[in-house]
Amino acid sequence: MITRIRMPHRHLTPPAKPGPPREPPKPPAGQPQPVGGRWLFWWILATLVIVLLLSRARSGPRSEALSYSDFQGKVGASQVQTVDVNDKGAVDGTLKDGTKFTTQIPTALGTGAQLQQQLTSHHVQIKASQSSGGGSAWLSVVFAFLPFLLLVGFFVWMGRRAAGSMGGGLSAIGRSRAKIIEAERPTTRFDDIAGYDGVKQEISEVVDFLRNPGRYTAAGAKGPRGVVMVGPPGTGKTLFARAVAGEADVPFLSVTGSAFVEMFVGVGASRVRDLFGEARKRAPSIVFIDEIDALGSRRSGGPRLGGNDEREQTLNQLLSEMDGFDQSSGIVVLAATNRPDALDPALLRPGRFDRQVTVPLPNQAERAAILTVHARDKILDPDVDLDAVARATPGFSGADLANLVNEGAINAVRGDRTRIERHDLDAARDRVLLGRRDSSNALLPEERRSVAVHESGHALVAALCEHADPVAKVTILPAGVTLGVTEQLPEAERHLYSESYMNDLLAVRLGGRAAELVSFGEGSTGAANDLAGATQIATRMVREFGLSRELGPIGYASPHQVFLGEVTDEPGRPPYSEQTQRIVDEEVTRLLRQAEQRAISLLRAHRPALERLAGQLVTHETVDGSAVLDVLRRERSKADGKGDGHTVSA
Ligand SMILES: Nc1ncnc2c1ncn2[C@@H]1O[C@H](COP(=O)(O)OP(=O)(O)OP(=O)(O)O)[C@@H](O)[C@H]1O
Ligand SMILES: [Zn+2]
Repeated sequence: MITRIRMPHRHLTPPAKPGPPREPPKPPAGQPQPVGGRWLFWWILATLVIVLLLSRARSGPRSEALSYSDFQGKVGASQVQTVDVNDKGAVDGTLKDGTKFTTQIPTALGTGAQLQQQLTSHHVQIKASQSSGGGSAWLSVVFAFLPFLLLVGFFVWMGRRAAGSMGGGLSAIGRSRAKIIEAERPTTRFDDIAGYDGVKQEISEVVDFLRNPGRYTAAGAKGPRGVVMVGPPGTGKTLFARAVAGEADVPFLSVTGSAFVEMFVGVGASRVRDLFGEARKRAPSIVFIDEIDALGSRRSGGPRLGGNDEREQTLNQLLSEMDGFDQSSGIVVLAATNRPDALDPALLRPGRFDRQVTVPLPNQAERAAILTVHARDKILDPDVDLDAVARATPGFSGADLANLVNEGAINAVRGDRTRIERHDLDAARDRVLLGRRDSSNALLPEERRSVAVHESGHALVAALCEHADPVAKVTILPAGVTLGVTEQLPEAERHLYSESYMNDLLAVRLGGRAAELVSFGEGSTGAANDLAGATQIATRMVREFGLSRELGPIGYASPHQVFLGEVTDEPGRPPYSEQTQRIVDEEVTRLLRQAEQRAISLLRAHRPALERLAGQLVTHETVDGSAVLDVLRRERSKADGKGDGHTVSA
């Protein structure tokens, strides 16, 4: 493989392509419209207006606060027009020049009678009123509660938003309790799932239990409560859950783990409660929680939005719901994850998700079966060989295979056909495998030549190494970050690799760079990925597999726990001395140098074949494995003067 990298001096400022005008995402039809944004806006606006009006009403026009002595002075000077005195002695008044004023009569001094006399003698109009009467009391209550109202409004809004993010038929929960959740009754059956007989058998116990929970209670047996299905994405875990519900003919309530994890403490827990409330109403039933790791991950998971409190509360609620099942109720919780290592151990305790079912990537026979299932309703050309497709798709998940058949059908439609032909599936496979071809990133002519030489190097070394997997295809069509790919396919699926296989693997990996060295006298940045891969293989050979003379039969667990393709860093010191580390480093270097040397000498010895194959790639862009063998055969027949044409080992 050869990959592109971006050096800082190129594409300093990538031209910003104006994307297609984005339409605002439309809410899916049938689902209640998330009215969040506008709702909040009006709420805030209305509140602000009310606050403004109230504060004006309260303070009224500007008025001057006078001391009692000043007030008396003004009365004495006949400047006061009216006073409004309440029973607590608070005075609102008007001066003759129209100015409003307030003051407080010191009632404690018993000034009432004297003041009244003074006022009447100066012809001041007197009014009396009740203190903090109706209107203003109401106002203060409103004022006291305003912040609270605002908050309530905000929470209601968040709640609506959150409810909107919940999946499927459950979107009703949390939005309005009056709205009844539509529990699904899937029609999926085990027959719709190809292969995986082992998984079907393991999980059929759940079906059995759901069909007849009473039988278990009668025998005093505890039925299954929780089953967690573990496997890479797209392997049909959701499909299995639906099939269990379909086979047992019970309602299916499904939700995604991440829908429980919200910003506010308590929201998730109440959703769990609602979910199980619904499940109990419909029991026997199945609750399916996809991506359970989102809510059930180890509590040491580090802080995240909203803190860990929320997730912990949600998780605890889930645990207590599961603990609280009445055995006869007949609710089974199925969960799916592709990161079982991340699950909180509390989830896996007896009585909870105490059963784990592994749903691996399909093997070759299963791939063929899955392809057949998805080709059921399509017309295939007689020369389509699904077994061959299955052989050419190692590492494909069920979802990938379903996608492949569909892409094939789309290709047929493009060709104005209803019948899917072999090349439709080939093209579909390349698309699924390599992503969409990227024609806008066309290579410069000299780059094409480099890529062609590089890939020819991989291909020839692979063809020349006895233990390497045969070459299926070589291409210099760029796709994503890869500029070219040499693809090898094992004759049969391997489960065990010999030392010679590993060494050949290294030579093939380094063959691309070796070809650059042989052909141009220098390497390039394109080999970075190859080098990293080769180094990783060599390191594992030395550290884990005991495949080095110097270190001997010692195996250390991988410092990276590679699980289902996900690499998690495990901090800490390596479990061996610096001395050992030095030997590991030396041995890794030795293996790599040795492999590179082998690749270089192979390619030097077959220089004409290298140039010819590279030339073919430049013209045809893609050649298949037989073309590689042809090139070698022709080279040999030229050298010998006769072609034996069958074996091409060096
Ligand atoms: N064994 C199978 N037989 C037939 N179809 C399959 C099989 N496995 C997967 N598929 C197809 O792949 C699709 C996706 O599978 P599904 O969504 O169940 O995978 P998943 O494991 O739940 O994925 P994720 O982990 O991404 O949620 C299915 O709808 C089905 O079309
Ligand atoms: Zn390469």
